[in-house]
Amino acid sequence: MTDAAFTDICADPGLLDIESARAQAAALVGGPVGVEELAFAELRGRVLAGPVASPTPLPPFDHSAMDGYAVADPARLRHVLRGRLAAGSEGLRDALAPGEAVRIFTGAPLPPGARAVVMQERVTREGDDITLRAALEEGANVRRRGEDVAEGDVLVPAGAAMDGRHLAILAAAGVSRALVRRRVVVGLLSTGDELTEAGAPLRPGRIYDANRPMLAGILARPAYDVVDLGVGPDEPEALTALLEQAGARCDVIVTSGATSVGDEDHLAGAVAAAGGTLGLARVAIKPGKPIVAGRVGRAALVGLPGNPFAALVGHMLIGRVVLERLAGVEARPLRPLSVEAGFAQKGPGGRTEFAPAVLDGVGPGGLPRVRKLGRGGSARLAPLIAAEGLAVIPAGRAEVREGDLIGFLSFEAALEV
Ligand SMILES: Nc1nc2c(c(=O)[nH]1)N[C@H]1C(S)=C(S)[C@@H](COP(=O)(O)OP(=O)(O)OC[C@H]3O[C@@H](n4cnc5c(N)ncnc54)[C@H](O)[C@@H]3O)O[C@H]1N2
Ligand code: MOO
Repeated sequence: MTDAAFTDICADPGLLDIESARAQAAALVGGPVGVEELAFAELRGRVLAGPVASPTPLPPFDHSAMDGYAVADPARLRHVLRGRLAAGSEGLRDALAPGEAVRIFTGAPLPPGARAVVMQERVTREGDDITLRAALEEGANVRRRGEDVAEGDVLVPAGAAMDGRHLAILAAAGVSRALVRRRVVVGLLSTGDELTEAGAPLRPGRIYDANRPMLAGILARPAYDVVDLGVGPDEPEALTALLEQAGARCDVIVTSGATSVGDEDHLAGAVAAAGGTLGLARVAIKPGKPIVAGRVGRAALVGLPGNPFAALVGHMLIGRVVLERLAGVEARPLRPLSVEAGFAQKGPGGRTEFAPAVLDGVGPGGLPRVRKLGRGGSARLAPLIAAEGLAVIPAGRAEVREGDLIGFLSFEAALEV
């Protein structure tokens, strides 16, 4: 699926298309949070504030890529053994002469004068006499100093959230400290008089809060410092006071509920009363349409819809842009995988539809096939449990037939950092 699929002009002129909403959400954030220097052991999951250049070439010295024999003359078949080098040894001081070989193991430094290594399976050895079955190419089975990374090369660029790959290259180059973005302080607030904390008894008409635990789980990452702001009531003054306090201590406040048009949906009014503004409201996505975003105090604000699946979709598509920009993460376009629909349905109208789904083999067109789970609905959580991601049905389609090209956003790709 191309990016163009996301910029479809939606039928409802009051709804923003997804790419415009993402751009507006990013624009609400002035820039990333400040920086701090951390020791290597603390870098996992943190976001680099600047590029890290290599203090050393990698590999740091020429060495053998195989267990075998290093030889001075690759064109020659017969050699006489002159020593032994294992990984970790300091190497030989005197250069090999033509006709000489050294027993060598993978990772051991190449002796001076050696021009190739032969694998031990390819030689016949009798005492100290080595005979190759065939001549070697110059440089065979030798890893050269700096062939992976030259001294001064950028090992990891700014904006990378460090996973095992980044830690491996930094460790290999002996980098012991790095400048990273400080943790983004994320305040999580649920709104609604019906909400009850997990563990407390449930009174009639009440439900347990699912959104705060969901978002806290998604944001339990080293780049974020999640602050639990609890449940805000459906009461304008109290909500205003909560937002004012949170706006002074958080980098971003993520709320859920109270975004829609009902008499009890007080978020927009409370944001205004707290001196804040909303710069984005109502996006052409299904579910998640009533999402809003803006600023309160020094914090950015993302107001997700109350229905849990709508809140999840709103976070994946829009909220995440705000959080990642604050975290200093390299901006990534939303790029669903191109897949074939393993189902048929009527089109989603003016809103791009997102539905819990799994990848299910390969379709007749040769692309992965996607199967929707459950019967949909923005309040349903059960289909998410078996889902691997979201089927993406672009706005404007009249219908979806089996085999049609649609999109798939994996949870793995859409929820990281
Ligand atoms: N007349 C209209 N009504 C609604 C519209 C509309 O356009 N016109 N939009 C609907 C859509 S779409 C959605 S989505 C919801 C969003 O509403 P709110 O963001 O105002 O959310 P609430 O009304 O507070 O709650 C909706 C629903 O979700 C439950 N909820 C809320 N928070 C939580 C939570 N933390 N954990 C679990 N469940 C939660 C809440 O009890 C409600 O059932 O509005 C539609 N209405
Ligand atoms: O946007 Mo609502 O999320 O359709 O249920």
